Amino acid sequence: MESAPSTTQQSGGAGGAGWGAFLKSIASFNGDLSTLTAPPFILSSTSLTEFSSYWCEHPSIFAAPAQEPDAAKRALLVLKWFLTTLKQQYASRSEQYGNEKKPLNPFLGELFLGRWEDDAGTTELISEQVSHHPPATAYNITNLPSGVRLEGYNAQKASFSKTINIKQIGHAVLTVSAPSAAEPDTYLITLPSLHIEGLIFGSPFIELEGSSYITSSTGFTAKIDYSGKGWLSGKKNSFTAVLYPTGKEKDILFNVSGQWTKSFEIHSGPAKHNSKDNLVESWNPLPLSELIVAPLEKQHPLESRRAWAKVAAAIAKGDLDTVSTEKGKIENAQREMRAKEKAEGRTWSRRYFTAQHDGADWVLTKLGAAVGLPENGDADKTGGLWRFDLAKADAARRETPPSEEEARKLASELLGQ
Ligand SMILES: CC(C)CCC[C@@H](C)[C@H]1CC[C@H]2[C@@H]3CC=C4C[C@@H](O)CC[C@]4(C)[C@H]3CC[C@]12C
Repeated sequence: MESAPSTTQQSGGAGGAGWGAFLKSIASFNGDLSTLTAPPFILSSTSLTEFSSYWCEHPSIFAAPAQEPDAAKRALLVLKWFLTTLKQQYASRSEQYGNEKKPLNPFLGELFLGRWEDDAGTTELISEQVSHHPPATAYNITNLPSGVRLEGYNAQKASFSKTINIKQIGHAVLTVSAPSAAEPDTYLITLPSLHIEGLIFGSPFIELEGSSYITSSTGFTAKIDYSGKGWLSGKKNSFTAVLYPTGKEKDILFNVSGQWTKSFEIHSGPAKHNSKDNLVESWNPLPLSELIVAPLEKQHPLESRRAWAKVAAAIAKGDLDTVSTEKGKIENAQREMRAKEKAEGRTWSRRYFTAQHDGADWVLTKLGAAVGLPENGDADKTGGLWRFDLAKADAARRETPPSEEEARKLASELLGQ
């Protein structure tokens, strides 16, 4: 007989049995997060390809740097935008559901497409699973009126020591064309490490740790230091950030401090001078702009929500048998597809992104060293150094959407549906 730990807090209400077993499986796991079998309340029906949208839930803040004539202030606006994305990226699931969840593990070629329509005009999102072993997601986000564009890719490397620790592999590149600047600015952005807290209480949530950087072609670098409860400030989700001319870390132009889930303050100069007088801005979270996603029947068969619809419905019902059969169909069809490709000597062609050859990426060659990124973009750990391919995107845009008949064929061949 199972004796469910009655003290375990259950945020999804799916019963207490299984959490202890889950903790045991974590303690001995091999680093591949997708192999963890989690209890129902921890299962999310959202795939990791959707997470790319967290980069832009305030399109007007994303686009703002394009309006700023001064290069140092532009770098500050980029830092501000980056900081405002953290709450969505790392705390939105636990705020919404009461605990972090285990997202769906995307299949190769999975797409998540959408756009925002608001004060900032139209902003387009393209997200694609560009690698399955190791799992890596690439994205491109463009604000059409300003031309501000973010592209990047990421993978995770997990390890277990006291809890689940995750190092993010990959980076993002932001391009900003300011009217006053001779050429567009390029910002190279690294991603913070994180770990899971609250595991033993059955209510996992994310804390960020270590440092991440943003360095620019205009000669500025921002360093962000993350800390949690029990560290310097004592509060969870804390950070301090400084912006300085690249290479002159002591020459602080601006400093930012606060909590990435709540509010933060930007001051000019180093933190020791902080007062009302050098306060530049106080940030408090703003309402989000809602991403518009096509209705399921209008989506391409490889679009995330359409492809996972049956799995998502089964998760919502708590019907784990159906979850596993429906997941299994996708996994088997994908395995067969890979075997077929191998036999025919071809590889899956990514719809929007192309892997670059070693040393071929000028952003990493020029800016990588300042933030500790290798010239190959860690391609060995992300299945390639992925860059948005405009020609492919144009071709995808011109393509006529598959007919009902073709869509059914694709779903059957690629997803086993
Ligand atoms: C909830 C626990 C018990 C299970 C572990 C789930 C793991 C797979 C989840 C929990 C939190 C998740 C991370 C949350 C936020 C981001 C930021 C996004 O830009 C890239 C993916 C990334 C980095 C996620 C990767 C997968 C992740 C690490």
